[in-house]
Amino acid sequence: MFKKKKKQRKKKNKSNDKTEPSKSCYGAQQLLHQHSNGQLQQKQPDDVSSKIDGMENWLDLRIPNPILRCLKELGFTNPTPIQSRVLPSAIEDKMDIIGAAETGSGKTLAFAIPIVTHILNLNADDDDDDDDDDVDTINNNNDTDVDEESQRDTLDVDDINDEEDDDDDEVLGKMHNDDKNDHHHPHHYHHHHHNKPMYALVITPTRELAIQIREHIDNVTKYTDVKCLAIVGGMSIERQNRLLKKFSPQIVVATPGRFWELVQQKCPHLSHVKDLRFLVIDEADRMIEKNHFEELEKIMNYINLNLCSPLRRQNFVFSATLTFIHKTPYRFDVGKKKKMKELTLEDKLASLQRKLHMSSKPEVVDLTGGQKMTAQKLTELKVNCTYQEKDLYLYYFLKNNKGRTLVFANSKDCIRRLTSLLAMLHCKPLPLHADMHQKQRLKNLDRFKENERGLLLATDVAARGLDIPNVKHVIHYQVPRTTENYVHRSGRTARSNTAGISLALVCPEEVKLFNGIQAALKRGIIKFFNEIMCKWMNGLVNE
Ligand SMILES: Nc1ncnc2c1ncn2[C@@H]1O[C@H](COP(=O)(O)OP(=O)(O)OP(=O)(O)O)[C@@H](O)[C@H]1O
Repeated sequence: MFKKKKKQRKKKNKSNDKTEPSKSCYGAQQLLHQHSNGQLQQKQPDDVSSKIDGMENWLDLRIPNPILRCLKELGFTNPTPIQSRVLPSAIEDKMDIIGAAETGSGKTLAFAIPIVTHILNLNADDDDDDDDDDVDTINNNNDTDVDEESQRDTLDVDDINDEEDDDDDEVLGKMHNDDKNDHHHPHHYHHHHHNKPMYALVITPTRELAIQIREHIDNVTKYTDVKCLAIVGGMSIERQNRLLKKFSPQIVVATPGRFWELVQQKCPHLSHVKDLRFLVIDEADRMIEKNHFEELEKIMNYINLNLCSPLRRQNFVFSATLTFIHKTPYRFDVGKKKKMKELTLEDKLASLQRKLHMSSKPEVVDLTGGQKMTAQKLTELKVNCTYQEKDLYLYYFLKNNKGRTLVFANSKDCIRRLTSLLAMLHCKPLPLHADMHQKQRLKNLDRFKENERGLLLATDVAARGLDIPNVKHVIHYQVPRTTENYVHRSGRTARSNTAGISLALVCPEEVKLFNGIQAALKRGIIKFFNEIMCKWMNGLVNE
């Protein structure tokens, strides 16, 4: 009885911890626990990131060693600028973050590292609580609590003889191999096996992006027991429900529609969402646009049913175009008429905060330098041509530029037509659009990643966030409808400080739209490319 009260007091204290900046980002308990597993030599929180050779540049960011070890293996010896700016406020001060930085600049780990750090901390506290619980159990065998109930669920599910294809699960999360992995990682950080609550939710606009973020998070949790699962539409909801029950992932990365469906089905693990500690809205400017926002709003209202929820939740809101202000008809204010009024940055951020029910004053980290949101090493080109000539220019470009290429168009029909055409021309195109089966979408993306000369033809479903190494060229077969889409499409190349080319094919009907994009970006970026094309075409004619 006494122990129970102590536990309640502890929980109450924890519920307020969001408002109090944490001095120790990685609790002493955690360090002691690791030490007892022979993993860390040091016990002082101040030494948290001091003992891994070559990782000195992360030293002041107070990152736990299990994460640092992963970063070292990834070859990430320096934090990127957005990471350097976000991590101290997010880890040390537990502040809400609104982050904007160019495409491909490492925003994913800027939220993933703080979240995993805090969860390690919470787990260490929980283990402390569990030690108390063990005593409780010995003293009072009739004391059935919620944890036990969910433990029973897990056992039931474990007993199911699962004969379905495991590949789907692999895409959503690695934890179904958890037991095997434990044996293979000598440094794996062990906890007692029991259900953990869902502490973090990452919401993204597309399924592929959710899966990719899950992979990036897995990359930094390898030596911890923090589990992450992707929950996306287009794949079996029953299996996702079962995986959630079975593995109780502490981090869930989800597309809003499927997440809401599972909440409505009363998936037990997702009931934790009302006690959520960390919420990430990735590609936030897209997420609060019409269509997406309707589902996001339902999720937000549900989360906030628990009035304490906004208080103890740390929010992360990211995009390359988040702080971008321009004068075109503005799609930001959902449900209202399009208006030409130019918002200030403050207006935009205030609206965002309101929509996302962010409680505290966030730290705004804007590294987009006013206007340039695309990567520094991106070369932007355009060709003026008729609509009919686009196929010719596209084919020319593909024949003369061998690297991995991503072609964007505005409609699925256009992608279908281009796929047939380029297949006939032996260019081996891989389509990607929303009408395709999810399995095929993922397969095509994988094939594209594997082939240095791969050619992906996609709608804007692939415009945001996808981190495919070494995409040399992005071609806008049609001019995108918004400046943001231009920035995100172009951002699929020239990532992580590499060089890349973005080429726009602009027909007379699109000139106005394209000029609008150039004006909004406030740069005379686009060099003419026609001359080279003309030479080549003359060459063709003369051959
Ligand atoms: N500290 C680091 N050092 C080197 N590479 C890093 C570092 N952090 C992240 N990366 C790598 O940089 C690439 C781009 O990162 P990420 O996908 O997070 O970009 P992003 O800013 O979210 O881009 P976008 O705006 O297009 O979504 C990834 O391959 C990631 O693994």
